[in-house]
Amino acid sequence: MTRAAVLGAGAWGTTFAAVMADAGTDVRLWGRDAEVVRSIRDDRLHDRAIPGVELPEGILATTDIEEALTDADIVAVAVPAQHMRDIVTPFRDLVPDGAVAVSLMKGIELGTHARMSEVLGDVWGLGPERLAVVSGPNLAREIAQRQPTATVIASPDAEAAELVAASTASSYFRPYTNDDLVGVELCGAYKNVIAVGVGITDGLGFGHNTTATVITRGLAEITRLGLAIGARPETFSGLAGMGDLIATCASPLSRNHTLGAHLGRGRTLDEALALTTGTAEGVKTAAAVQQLAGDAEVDVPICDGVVTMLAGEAPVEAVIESLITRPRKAEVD
Ligand SMILES: NC(=O)c1ccc[n+]([C@@H]2O[C@H](COP(=O)([O-])OP(=O)(O)OC[C@H]3O[C@@H](n4cnc5c(N)ncnc54)[C@H](O)[C@@H]3O)[C@@H](O)[C@H]2O)c1
Ligand SMILES: O=P(O)(O)OC[C@H](O)CO
Repeated sequence: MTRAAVLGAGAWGTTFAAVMADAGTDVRLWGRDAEVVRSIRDDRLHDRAIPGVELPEGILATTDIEEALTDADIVAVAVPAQHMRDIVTPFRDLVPDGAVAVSLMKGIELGTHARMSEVLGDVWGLGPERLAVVSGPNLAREIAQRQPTATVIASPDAEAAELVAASTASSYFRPYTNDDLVGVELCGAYKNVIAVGVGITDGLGFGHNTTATVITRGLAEITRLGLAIGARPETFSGLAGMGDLIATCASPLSRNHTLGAHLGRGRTLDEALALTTGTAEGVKTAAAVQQLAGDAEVDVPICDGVVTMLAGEAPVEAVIESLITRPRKAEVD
């Protein structure tokens, strides 16, 4: 039986542990908060992150990192992207030889503009054959309720991707494998930036034409940057690309969309953060994507606009008007 450790007992780490338990995987979930861990273990509930959802039997929740990691074949990580390096660095010597490290996160590190799998590889000294990511239209609360969902398991190593796929597949969760780690990971991080943008236009009261415009032109700039850093074109129209943009930009469950909507209704960033439960990765990732695009010399106007609006450097209406009135060009360039 495959044994997995999931590090991070927030909405997604807990839900992913439930997915693995339902798939018949022996899963240990590590969290830092003793009361949350007790509630998952004894009551099969995590009411703060996924209220009202009864978790499956078979998740061994613990605050003891050694207990979580011992003999793990898979180590999946779901903590806030900007803190991940500091959180997981001390665990390096406890990660079993041969285990596959899986990033469940959707963010780009500020400063280094590294993808999360790159950070894991760096801090734990792992080669690409031991790295994978999970990304797709995966709103935690819907999956925790066992609503049918597909996802992408990306790794340059087919065996690693298949190991993770087999340890998650169930009657409601369908993983597809993909060898485009760069593209899948960029899509997951960047869609959060676009979802903040769509949230802002929703908050301003604009309708579906505006939403569709931001999503579609957002996908165009995700694709442009992805191709410049070595991603495969097909990835962007798949589950991790268009699929996750649709889910995140359309759903009130999305923290990034929710935060953007508060900004569009005139709240400051601090107010919007306080009103949004859980981690809205797009806030920091917007600046990290902008850095990455700058290095790659790729034009990312929506991301630039989101960075400006998050910083409160111009009124949101003015930023949107400046995007719409940019010099005209061909749709495909
Ligand atoms: N929630 C979703 O629907 C979803 C789906 C797919 C991917 N993701 C991604 O998964 C990642 C985690 O998101 P989430 O929804 O679980 O966020 P969350 O805010 O619900 O949980 C984050 C968890 O990290 C823990 N944490 C923070 N600092 C820590 C520390 N120093 N040590 C130990 N634990 C610490 C928190 O206690 C919390 O349990 C993000 O990158 C997010 O984009 C989320
Ligand atoms: O709540 P969000 O905005 O972090 O989105 C959650 C998932 O990434 C959707 O796939």
